[in-house]
Amino acid sequence: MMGPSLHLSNVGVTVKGQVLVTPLSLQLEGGLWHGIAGPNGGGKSTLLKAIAGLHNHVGEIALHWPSDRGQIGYMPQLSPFDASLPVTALDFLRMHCDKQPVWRRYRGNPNIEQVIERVSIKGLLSKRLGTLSSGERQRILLACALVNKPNILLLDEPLAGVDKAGREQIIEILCAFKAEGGSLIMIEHDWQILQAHCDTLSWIDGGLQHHDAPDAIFTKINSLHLGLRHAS
Ligand SMILES: Nc1ncnc2c1ncn2[C@@H]1O[C@H](COP(=O)(O)OP(=O)(O)OP(=O)(O)O)[C@@H](O)[C@H]1O
Repeated sequence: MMGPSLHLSNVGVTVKGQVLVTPLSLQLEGGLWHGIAGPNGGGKSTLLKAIAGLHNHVGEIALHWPSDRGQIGYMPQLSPFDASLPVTALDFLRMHCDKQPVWRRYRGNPNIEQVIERVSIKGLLSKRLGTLSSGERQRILLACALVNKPNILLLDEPLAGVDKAGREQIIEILCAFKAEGGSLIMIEHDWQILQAHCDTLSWIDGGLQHHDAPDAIFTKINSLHLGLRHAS
């Protein structure tokens, strides 16, 4: 499995006349772990959704696959599920594999068994989605992103709401995904995680402000903040 590279040219998002992401161009190499960071409301999730094909955009988004076209795994930002929804974690996972409604016709899928093992979610499968804790929800969302054996993962704050042990487990899974050749694009706020694991970092604030190694951007942002503090 080799992950694709991603080329964005003049990609921007405008909703009802409001510019959420000003057009930006970016080349992200395959098989690497690319971080996206920036202030709240800066347009990171909007950009990731555009890359995932879930948001209208201008410009061109191109995935260059090393061989045959592979799969894309998308993990959305953590949000609550309706507790009254009669859907278990297992139903939800199955929905990601089967185009048919799961209650009409479910064909066994060996990928499901593998991902349940990989993300350690066996004990959660019969629980209703709305009753899961935030850390448990994240593991189900990660399982859904992984279940179709993607070559590229698009992750919107995969560690949000997860405790220390859970974070370590998720990071381990993502490291293994990269070691197998997969490409990762991950929104994350934690500098320690970005600096320890990401090969590149894109700083998004209404558009692309910086793109470099995480350490270089950390230094730039810090000196900018110190400069602002001295100036005030
Ligand atoms: N569909 C939409 N229609 C109108 N405005 C939107 C829409 N989606 C997002 N926005 C607005 O666009 C801005 C960017 O939102 P986005 O969620 O992309 O930011 P973000 O950088 O991911 O923020 P955070 O770090 O808080 O998750 C916000 O001001 C948000 O309210």
